[in-house]
Amino acid sequence: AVQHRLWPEIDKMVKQQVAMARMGIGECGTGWQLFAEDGEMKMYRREEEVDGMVVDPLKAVHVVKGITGHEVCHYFFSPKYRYDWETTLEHMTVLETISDDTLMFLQTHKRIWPASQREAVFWSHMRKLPNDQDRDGPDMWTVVNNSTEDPSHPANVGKCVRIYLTVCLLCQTRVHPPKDGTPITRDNVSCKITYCSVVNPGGWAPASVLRAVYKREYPKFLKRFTTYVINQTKSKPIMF
Ligand SMILES: CCCc1ccc(-c2ccc(S(=O)(=O)CCO)cc2)cc1[C@H]1C[C@H]1c1ccccn1
Repeated sequence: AVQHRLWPEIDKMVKQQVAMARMGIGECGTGWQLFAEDGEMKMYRREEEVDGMVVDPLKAVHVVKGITGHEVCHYFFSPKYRYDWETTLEHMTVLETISDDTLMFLQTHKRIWPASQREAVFWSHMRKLPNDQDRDGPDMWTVVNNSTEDPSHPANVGKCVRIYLTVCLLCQTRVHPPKDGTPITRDNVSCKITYCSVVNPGGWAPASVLRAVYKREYPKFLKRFTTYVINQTKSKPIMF
């Protein structure tokens, strides 16, 4: 099949983002602050500014029982579920179906007073990764979202300020087979989730407002999303 024009960028970005997501917080360089904790979920951020704008990188690690990495990535990637769990979303359009595991999105997010409303244009790619550490261990799954230009949707033409985001959701399934050799149930699976994101707000917004919004929104977002996946999958066969 003919390669899509974005494929080289997507492949490079996915490999780069997964390598970074797999590094522990300690290896990721200094300056990570733990700013939210809720049970197994730990959320870290680094305070960084570009041209006076807050672009604080975020890294969250979470372990969720009863779901697999494939299921987490499936519900994160598929547009048909997004309005169910993404509370800050105002509108979402699939601009292009690049392949069955790669889409291009236009999203507008609810306005955060006093900043102006934001929108994002990004490609989203879902991929199963070989578990190169433990060959017979379960595979890893990832979704990477990365802002891109779309000639038919130029930035900052309408009322929305265009943000620039790079997001990596990396999931590692863990299976604890029952001792008595009975079939594996959801009680025997869990998923280690690493969520990394860098959002450049695109236009000026007060640092104090942005940091307060990130502090409030990211823990809520990850908690709500993982709870959504648990509820969507509990009565369905396990998707490995
Ligand atoms: C000024 C920037 C406002 C703002 C715009 C957008 C986003 C955002 C976009 C995409 C994704 S995602 O993980 O790719 C899931 C698909 O939607 C997460 C977050 C975050 C913020 C900031 C407000 C923060 C926030 C954090 C988490 C969830 C929602 N909002």
